[in-house]
Formats: sequence, C-alpha cells, structure tokens
Amino acid sequence: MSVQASAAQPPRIEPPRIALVGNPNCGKTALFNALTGSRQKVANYPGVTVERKTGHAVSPLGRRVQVIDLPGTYSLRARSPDEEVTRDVVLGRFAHEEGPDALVCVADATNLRLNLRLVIELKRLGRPIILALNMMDAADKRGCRIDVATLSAMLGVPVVPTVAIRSGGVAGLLNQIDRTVASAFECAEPCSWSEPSSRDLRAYHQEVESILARCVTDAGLPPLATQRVDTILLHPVFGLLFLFAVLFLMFQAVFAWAAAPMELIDGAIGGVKDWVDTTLPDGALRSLLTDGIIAGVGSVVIFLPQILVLFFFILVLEATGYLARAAFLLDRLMGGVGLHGRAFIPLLSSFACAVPGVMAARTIENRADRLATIMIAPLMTCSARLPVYTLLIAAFVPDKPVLGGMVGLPGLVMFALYAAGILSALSVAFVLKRTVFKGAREPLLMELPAYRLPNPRDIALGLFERAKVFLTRAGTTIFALMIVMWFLASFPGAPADATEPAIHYSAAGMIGHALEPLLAPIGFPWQIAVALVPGIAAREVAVGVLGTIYALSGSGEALHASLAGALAESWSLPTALALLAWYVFAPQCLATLSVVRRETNGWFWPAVMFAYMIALAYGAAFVVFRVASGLL
Ligand SMILES: Nc1nc2c(ncn2[C@@H]2O[C@H](COP(=O)(O)OP(=O)(O)OP(=O)(O)O)[C@@H](O)[C@H]2O)c(=O)[nH]1
Ligand SMILES: [Mg+2]
Repeated sequence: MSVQASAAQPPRIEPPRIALVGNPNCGKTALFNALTGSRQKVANYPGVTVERKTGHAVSPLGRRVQVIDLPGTYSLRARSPDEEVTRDVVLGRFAHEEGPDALVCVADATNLRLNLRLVIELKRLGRPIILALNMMDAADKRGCRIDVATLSAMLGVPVVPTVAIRSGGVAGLLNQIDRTVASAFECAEPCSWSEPSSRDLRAYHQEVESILARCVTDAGLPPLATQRVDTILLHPVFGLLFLFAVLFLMFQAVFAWAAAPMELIDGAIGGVKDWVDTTLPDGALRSLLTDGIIAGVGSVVIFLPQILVLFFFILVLEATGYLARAAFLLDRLMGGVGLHGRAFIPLLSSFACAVPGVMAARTIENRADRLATIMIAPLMTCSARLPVYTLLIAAFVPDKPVLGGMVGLPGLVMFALYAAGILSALSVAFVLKRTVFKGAREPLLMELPAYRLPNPRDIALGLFERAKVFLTRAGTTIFALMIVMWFLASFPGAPADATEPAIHYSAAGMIGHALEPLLAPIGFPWQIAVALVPGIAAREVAVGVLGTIYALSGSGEALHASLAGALAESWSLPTALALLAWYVFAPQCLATLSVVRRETNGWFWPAVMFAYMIALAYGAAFVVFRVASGLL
C-alpha cells in the first residue's frame, strides 16, 4: 500500500480493539474486569466464560480501548462451540465484526507449557501481540522464576507480568497496551490462518521446550498442599463421602441459616401490610396493595435469604477449585448413564438457574453429548423452585429432628427433592443416550485448577449480583404479574346471592375451574391450576399467585407463615406431595426455553423439552397422588 493511499483513508473513529485470548482458567476474565471495571463472572474452573463480552478501558495516555473477553482455548483449532467463538472473533469471522487490532495473550505463569504453545500459534497470525504473564503472585509463591526479558526476546513479543486480582496489578499491561495500539492500526488486514499440521504442532512443542529451558526455573509442579489435599478429595471412597457431606450441609444450611433473616423479612412485610391496612380505607386500592402486591410479591421476596445461602455455597465451591474435582469424582457415575464428564459443570450450574447451565454446555465438543446435557439441565433443581419447595415443606413437613438429632426433617425432605431431580436427570440421560443421542463416550480431559482461598470481595459481589437479579425480578416481572393476577382474581365481582368467596366468581376462578377437570386426576384444586399458568413465566410466580389467591379467599394474613397455614388447612397431604412431585419436573420457564432455542438454533428442541417435562410432571404427580391417597 502506498503512503499516499493510506494518507487518503479517512481516520478511524472507533477505538482500537484488543482481545484477551488464552487457555481456560488463566485469569482472562479477572484481567478483563480489572481493565474495564466490569463484573463478569470469575471462577476457579475451566469453561466459565462461554461468550464474547466487551468493555472499555482507558490507558494511562487517556486512550480509550475496547477490550474483548473470550472463552478459554488451547488452540484456534476450535472443537467446541465456546472455542469457535474465540476462533471467529480472533480471525475476524464473527458476524458484523472485524478482527481485533491487537491480541493480549494471557498465560498462567505457573503453567507456561500449554499457554506458550497457544502464543506461538497466535503469533503466526501476524497481529500485534502482548503476552500477559498472569498469576505472577502464585508463581512467586511457588518459587517459580521467569526471566521476562529473555522470554520476550525469544518470543519476539512484549511480555508483562500481571496479577489480575490485585489492585494496580494490571498497570504494566495498560502501559504496554498504549505502546502497542499506537502501531496496531497499520496491520489491520484480515488474518490468514490454516489449521496447524501435526508437523507444525511438533515444531511448536519444541520451540516451547527450548524457551522453557532458557527462561523458567521450576516449570511448576502442582504445589505440595494441593497434591496432599487431592489424595483425599479425589479418593474414590473418601472423596465421594466428602462430596455428599458438602451437598448435605448445603441443603441443611439453606434451612437453618436462612430462618432468622426470613423471619425478619416476614415481620417487615407484615408491618408494611398493617400500615397500609390502617392508613387506607377499605376498598379496591387497599386490596390491590395488600392482597395483590404485598401478599404476592412478599411471598416471593421472603425467600431471598435461602437463595443467598444456596449461592454462597455455590460461589465458595466455584472459587476454591473444588468443582472441577467433583466433576472428576462423578465422571464414572456420569459415564454410567452415557453422559460426558464435561456435563457436570453445566448441570451443577443449573442448580442456580438452568439458563447459565444450558449455556455452559457449549464447552462440550460432541453435539449429541451437548444436546443430551441441555435437555436434562432443567431437571436439576433451580433456585426458582426453592420457594415452592420451602412453602410446601413449611406447610406439611413437621420440623422435628431425625437421624439421631443430626438433621431436621425439612432439610432431609429438601435433600430428597434435590436427589429426585438429579436421579431423574440421570435416568432421562440414560434413555436419551441409548435412543436419540447414541454415540461413543469420550473421556473427560480437564486441567485441575490449583486450590485457591475464595476472595471475600468476589463472594460478596457475587451475592450482591444475585440479590439484585432476584429483587429486580420480584420488582418487575413478578410485580406486574401480581397486579394482573389481582385484577383477574377480583373481577368480575361476586353476585348478590354468592355462597363462595368472591374469587370463586372472578376471571381467575373461572380459568381455574375450567382447568380443574384436567388436573383433578393428580389432585390439584382449582387454586393450583390458576397458579401454574403464570408459573411458566417464572416458577416462583406460582408462590406469589397462591399468596394472592389465599389472601383474597380471606383465609388470614397471607404472609409466609400464614400462607403455609392456609395451604395446610385447605390441601390434603397427597395434594401437597403431588405438587412437590410436579415441581421436580415442572415445565421449565420461558427464559430456559428461549435460551435452548438460541443454543440449538430452532424451536424443535425447546418444544421436545417442554413436552417431555410436562408429561413427566403429570405422570409423577399422578403416581404420587394415587399412591399417597391409597396409603394415607
Ligand atoms: N492468585 C491469582 N489468582 C488469579 C489471578 N487472576 C485470576 N485468578 C483466579 O483464577 C481463577 C480463574 O480466573 P478467571 O478470570 O475466571 O479465568 P478465565 O481465564 O476467564 O477462565 P475461563 O473463562 O474459564 O476460560 C479465579 O479463581 C481467579 O480468582 C492472579 O493474578 N492471581
Ligand atoms: Mg473467563
């Protein structure tokens, strides 16, 4: 290109773009957050980031730079959908997007061998590269010495040590970004890339070995403490016992730790309700506020402490590095039903919510294995089912100690409900892998992360984000649905010669009565029928609707304790058990269906999912209702 031609080009307005590329779990997202002030999810296992995320950083010279965070990969020879995202962004093949102007290769300084191989592969692209040697704190602690100047000279790229999790730990990288982007625009042609041959790979390997020999003393064995802990935690017997103990403790804590704050919230909501009751005159507005909004939204908000306790456990497990080990421990079990070992993390994420769980399945290479994982992810008990479970347990399960006083009966029932979800997921996988998704099972290959102490700030931020999501949902979707439900449940009003509560004659009552024959075989009264329909939008809405319905039916205060009381009075035990069985399989929410549509590129699989889950829910509720009615 001649000098004149380039001078004639209009100056580029948009900021330079740099992409963070590196092996899984080397700290790319932690760096991204440090550079851009974002709060993307950071956790100590491979495959946390499965999408491309962007943010902006401002360099020390005041230059605005767009930063792109990417899923981890070992090579551009992408094998799984998350790796394809990285390949496409780096090569400028991502829809409507040019390739980045420069690459920041992020490498875990304690584990350079695999990381450097990717750097050498990326160098072939001809794009400006900076190598960020991240986790330098951990490398120092392990006594691993890296000669940064020689490394930079041998690779022919600038190398900067970073500690993404320490304040000021990315200052050197920002300075280098300034220097690199100043010259980066000159080579913005599309990259040419072809898959490295096995000969290329051998050459890369040799190059890495000679670099390591010259630049690194102690290429880094896993630290001794990690090895010692792993002899117990990865033990086929003790390891499994430990895993079950952790899960058991988690369910017990969801009840025990959350009890006091739940009472506080209950009291506060009751106080607001009393205030409205005494301040406003009796009438439609007061009913809308107390029976519709306060009873409806309040009966959902009260579960915030339980959700936070559950997330506390998940966040701590994710941060320590234990999750990847649990995946290894359960690999045999998962293999037994034909599931890929990599399905463990998506399934575990689904305990929080099926949406990130379904997305995490992107790390599975094989399409059949990925689809099988996606199809069973919503069977894992997501946190939106907690309110339903807890409400019914509070209403029907006495709080008495069992197993010699070690645990409470409610905690045990909760554990059993979660176990039922897991067992049904495994059974469905077993059937799917022998019918629709046949195929050989691939072995689980996953690097085990080093154990790390959870960073209290990360855990606090994670909980804060969770609380925000939960309360926003309560304040928007659930709030709006409750207003609609209140209108449906209040109008038309009761006729003059009414013998039943007014709600019986309302639109909601009519809908409920219309659906009643369909649900009578499984023991559901019309009130449940009314709650199940909006419950598809978001499962916990069903609890809110029951709150409103029973408040309008005039059976008391309708806050948590009294809603449970109202249910205990109006429903038989077989009905309650059938509803619990229904919710183990409950048709998944709209958010899950739409993410499955996106991940599978069509409506076919979400339709199959909806149909099979509703059939299972109906079947399970039917069996439970009949058996319980016969026995009790
Ligand atoms: N000690 C130490 N830990 C770090 C550093 N950077 C990141 N970590 C930790 O390393 C783990 C992985 O960090 P992430 O940022 O999620 O890694 P990632 O490369 O984005 O991982 P994927 O998205 O799974 O590819 C987390 O537990 C971080 O807290 C660092 O500089 N020092
Ligand atoms: Mg990440």
